Amino acid sequence: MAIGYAKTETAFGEYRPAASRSVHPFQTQERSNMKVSIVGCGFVGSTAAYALVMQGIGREIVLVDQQKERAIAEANDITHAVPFSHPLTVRAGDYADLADSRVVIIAAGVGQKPGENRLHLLQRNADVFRDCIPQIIQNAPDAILLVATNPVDIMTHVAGEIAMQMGVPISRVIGSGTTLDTARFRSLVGKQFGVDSRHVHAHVIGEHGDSEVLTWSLATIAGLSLTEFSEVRGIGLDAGQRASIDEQVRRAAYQIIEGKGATYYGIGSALARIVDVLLHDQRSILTVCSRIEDVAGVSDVTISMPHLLGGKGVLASIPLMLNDSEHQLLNASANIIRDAIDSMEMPVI
Ligand SMILES: NC(=O)C1=CN([C@@H]2O[C@H](COP(=O)(O)OP(=O)(O)OC[C@H]3O[C@@H](n4cnc5c(N)ncnc54)[C@H](O)[C@@H]3O)[C@@H](O)[C@H]2O)C=CC1
Ligand SMILES: CC(=O)C(=O)O
Repeated sequence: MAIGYAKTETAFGEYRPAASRSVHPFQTQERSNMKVSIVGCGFVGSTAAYALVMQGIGREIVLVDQQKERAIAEANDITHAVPFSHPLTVRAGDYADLADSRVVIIAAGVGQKPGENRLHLLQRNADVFRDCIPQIIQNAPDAILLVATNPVDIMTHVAGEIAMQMGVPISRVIGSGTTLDTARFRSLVGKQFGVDSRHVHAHVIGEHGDSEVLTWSLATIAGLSLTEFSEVRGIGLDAGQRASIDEQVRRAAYQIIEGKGATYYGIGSALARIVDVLLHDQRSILTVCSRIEDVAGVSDVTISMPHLLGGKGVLASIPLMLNDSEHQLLNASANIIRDAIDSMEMPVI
C-alpha cells in the first residue's frame, strides 16, 4: 500500500477510510462478538482474565465484582500487560456491561480455607448465586455461563436451575468441573514418563472433589495403554507410583491452599482454554461438568465426564467404557453430588 494512503487496517484486516472512522479501531462488530465477562474477579477470575490476555483469546473482557474497586484495580493491572501480549481491552463494569457477552465466567464467592473441603462452601456460595445468576442472565441472555465457583458441580446445577427457569437452554450452562484435575493428572503422568503432558490422554471424571475418579484403565500415550507404554519405554509405573499420582491429583488443592491460600494459575488457564473452545467452536473434548440424565446409574446429576464442546456450549457428554472398579467409584461420586443437591433448596425465580 502507498505511503499516505487514506485507509487504515483494523486489527481484523478490514480496511476502512480513516476519516470516516467514528469508533476506536478495535471497536468493530467482530470484537463485540468476542466479548467475555467475568463475575467475581478475585484470584480465580482475575487470573482467568490474565490468561485470556496472554493467549489472545477474545477481544474484550469485562470484570464485575461486588468490590468495584477490586475490579477496577485488576482491570488496570491486566491492561498494563496488553502491550506485551495481545490487543484485548480489559475494563471493570456493572451487570449492565455484560450485554452481548458470548461467555460469562462466574468465579464469585468464597474459597476454601485450610481444613475445609469444597462441599463446606455450598450454602455460602449458593446464596451468592441466588444473587448474581439472575442478574447475569437478565443482562446477557444469550451468553454461555461458565461456572468456576466451588463446589463447582453443585454450583453449576444451581446455575442451571435458575437458567432453565429464565428460558436459557441447559446446554449453555457449563462448569469447569474436573478440567483442572484432568490437567493435574496429565501433568503428573507426563512427568513420570518424561513425555509432554499434552500428549497424555487421560481423564479425571466425577465430582471436582474428594471422590473424583482417575480413569487409569483408559489412559493412553501414543495410542498405547500406560502399561504398554511403560513396557515400551522401560519406565515403571507400579501400584505405589499410581497411588502417589492419585494422591497428588486428589489432594492438590489442599496442598496448594495450605502453602499459599488459594489456587488460581491452573484454573485460570483451564477457564481460558474452555473459553477458546466456546468462542471458536473448536469441538474439543474437555472434562467440564454439565447436567446429565444418567451417570453410572445416578439420574439427573451435574457432574464431569468428557464433553464435546462447541460454539453453542455442550454438544454431548461422552460415556466411557470404565472397568468395574472405576464404574463403582463413579457411581459413588455421582451419589455424593446427588445427595448434596437433594440437601439444598433449589432457587425459585
Ligand atoms: N473450579 C475450580 O477448579 C476452582 C474453583 N475455585 C473456586 O473459585 C471461587 C473463587 O475463588 P477465589 O478467586 O480464590 O476467591 P476470592 O475470594 O479471591 O474471589 C472471590 C470474589 O468474588 C467476589 N464476590 C463475592 N460475592 C459476590 C457477588 N455476589 N457478586 C459479585 N462478586 C462477588 C468477591 O468480592 C471476590 O472478589 C471459590 O469458590 C473457589 O473455591 C478455585 C480454584 C479452582
Ligand atoms: C480450589 C480447587 O477447587 C482446586 O484447586 O482444585
